Amino acid sequence: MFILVKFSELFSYKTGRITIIPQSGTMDKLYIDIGNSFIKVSERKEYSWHTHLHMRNQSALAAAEELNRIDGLKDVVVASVRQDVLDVLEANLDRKISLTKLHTGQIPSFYLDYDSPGTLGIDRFLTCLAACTISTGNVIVIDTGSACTIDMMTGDFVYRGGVIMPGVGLFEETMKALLPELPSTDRHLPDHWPGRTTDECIRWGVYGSFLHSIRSFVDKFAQRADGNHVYITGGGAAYVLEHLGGELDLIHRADLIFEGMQEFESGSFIQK
Ligand SMILES: Nc1ncnc2c1ncn2[C@@H]1O[C@H](COP(=O)(O)OP(=O)(O)OP(=O)(O)O)[C@@H](O)[C@H]1O
Ligand SMILES: CC(C)(CO)[C@@H](O)C(=O)NCCC(=O)O
Ligand SMILES: [K+]
Repeated sequence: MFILVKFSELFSYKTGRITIIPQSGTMDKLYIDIGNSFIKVSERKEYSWHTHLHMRNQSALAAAEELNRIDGLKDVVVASVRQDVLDVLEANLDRKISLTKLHTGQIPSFYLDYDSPGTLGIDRFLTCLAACTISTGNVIVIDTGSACTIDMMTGDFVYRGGVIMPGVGLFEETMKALLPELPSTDRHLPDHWPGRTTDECIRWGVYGSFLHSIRSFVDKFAQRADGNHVYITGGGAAYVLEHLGGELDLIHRADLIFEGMQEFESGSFIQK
């Protein structure tokens, strides 16, 4: 029997970490998603995923130390889009914890309809793989975090590529940095067109651009193939759902990356 440790999920967006309150439970295997800005550590429960840690990438050393403190932790599976952060984690993780790294080099080339497979982000393949495993037919996956990717996988588990664009936060930050005289606004779209105040025009330009881009890329995929299931995941999913949920039939899965990691690890898509 391993000592079981569970943590609560009181995530602070400011510090980028959750308050950890150990409870009782068992935890011998954990899955880690290293995104562009955050490290997320989750555990597979019977029918769901439980997030144990959510920390900024700058805290990779602290994340490793946190993991080292977990009694009975044997296996860690990681998918990363940040080699530098993965290096810090790996260098500081106890040797007794086995680390399995998922990377695009492990994907048989049949499943990659992508002309630069050597530089494909593993997160894009994994979220598509998870969606494709859940649905029958083609899937489109919107993964919106620091970056926003919109990708397609056809029902035969072949990844077809898509779009890499800035996440909504990057749209905001670029405006602030390069057009500093403009005021900041809230994230809602005006209820009429066109904008007739500075505030409305900015809201159309910043948030309208972000949301309309997503909408039009999904439509562009739909022109290529129909009957697609459209999934949404990532830290900014709630915002997109709130604004596009009425127009697009979006399936929200917060843990798509982790579901994809587990599916990838099992390798069962390869036989399908
Ligand atoms: N409470 C929130 N308020 C505002 N924005 C949020 C909130 N939660 C998440 N976000 C948005 O999500 C982003 C973080 O996304 P995510 O949790 O997917 O991490 P990430 O490491 O940036 O992921 P990715 O690698 O997919 O870009 C933030 O940069 C922000 O744009
Ligand atoms: C696009 C991001 C940043 C999204 O997290 C990541 O998947 C990545 O670093 N990709 C590498 C470029 C590519 O996917 O072709
Ligand atoms: K993303």
